[in-house]
Amino acid sequence: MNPTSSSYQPRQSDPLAAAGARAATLIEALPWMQKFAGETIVIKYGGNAMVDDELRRAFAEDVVFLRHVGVNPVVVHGGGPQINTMLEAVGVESEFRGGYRVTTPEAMDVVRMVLTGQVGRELIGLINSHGPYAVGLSGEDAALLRAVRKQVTVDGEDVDLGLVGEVTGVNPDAVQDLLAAKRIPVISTIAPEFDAAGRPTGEVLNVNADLAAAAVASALGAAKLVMLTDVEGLYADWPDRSSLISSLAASDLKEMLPDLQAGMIPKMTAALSAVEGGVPRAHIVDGREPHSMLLEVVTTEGVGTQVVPDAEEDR
Ligand SMILES: Nc1ncnc2c1ncn2[C@@H]1O[C@H](COP(=O)(O)OP(=O)(O)O)[C@@H](O)[C@H]1O
Ligand SMILES: CC(=O)N[C@@H](CCC(=O)OP(=O)(O)O)C(=O)O
Repeated sequence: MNPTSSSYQPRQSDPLAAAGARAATLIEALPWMQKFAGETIVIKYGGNAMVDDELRRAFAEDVVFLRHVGVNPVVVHGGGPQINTMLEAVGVESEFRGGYRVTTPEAMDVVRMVLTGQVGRELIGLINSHGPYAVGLSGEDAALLRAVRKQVTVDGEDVDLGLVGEVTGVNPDAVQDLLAAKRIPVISTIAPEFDAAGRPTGEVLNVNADLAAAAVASALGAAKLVMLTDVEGLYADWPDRSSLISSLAASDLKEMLPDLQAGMIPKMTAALSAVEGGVPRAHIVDGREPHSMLLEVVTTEGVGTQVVPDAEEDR
């Protein structure tokens, strides 16, 4: 199926034109609702896109809307700025290298507490103000995530990130159980560590939420990964605002990756790995715009930047 925009055009002279235009907005969504009914969509909600109450409420409405039109939304959330605030409050220093937080054992305690105990709980509360939908999961629950220590090289130098993980496995059983029960899983990205022999070490690791969302989306066979952030999408020539990319193929993104900076490194690596992992579309959308996520899923034009498999650059 290839949904196109609705052919319904209200006559402007008609006294009912205004009502017709409103109906056209709804009807535009119809083919997209049909396309995604019964499909899983993984939504990565970044900490920078949670900055005010109105945005958080709009996000919760969008997620519940999708659930009510038959989509299976799965929320994977970050919380970088919220972790920063708590680290400052308790006087623990942390820095980012190559887009990842260098995570000491003290910082790890804060990361786990803030993501699972604070940010996740707030999102669950907002979603559940509409009904009994959201259930929180950490990557630790039901062995959802497995990780090994992440290795990174920044400017040619190996950097020790401490307790930072790279997801090596996803057991989506618990998520699927929740989806079968029509619940909305809300996942925080803490992952148990496994050693080279595949045994749990007993430690938990801090995993970048974009990369965790991509791994979850691939494991679930999601139809889309949508990542909400604090920028309109990917800029070819950051920060030149005229260089926003609306669509790019996986191989073009691969070429761009070495030149990306800071938070865009894990985000675009995640988009690429989702598409390479079988997810047909990965999107970066501006979470500062209320309802940007819903507009991306149920309108024809879409918003932000999409990454598609090679030789498939039309939506
Ligand atoms: N090429 C680029 N295009 C868009 N944003 C970029 C680019 N390079 C760096 N950035 C920065 O990356 C930020 C998004 O990453 P990050 O702050 O980690 O997001 P989040 O917290 O939502 O995961 C943007 O706010 C922008 O400052
Ligand atoms: C290893 C690493 O950097 N982990 C991230 C996890 C949270 C996250 O990814 O949050 P955003 O999506 O809001 O950026 C961190 O500690 O900030």
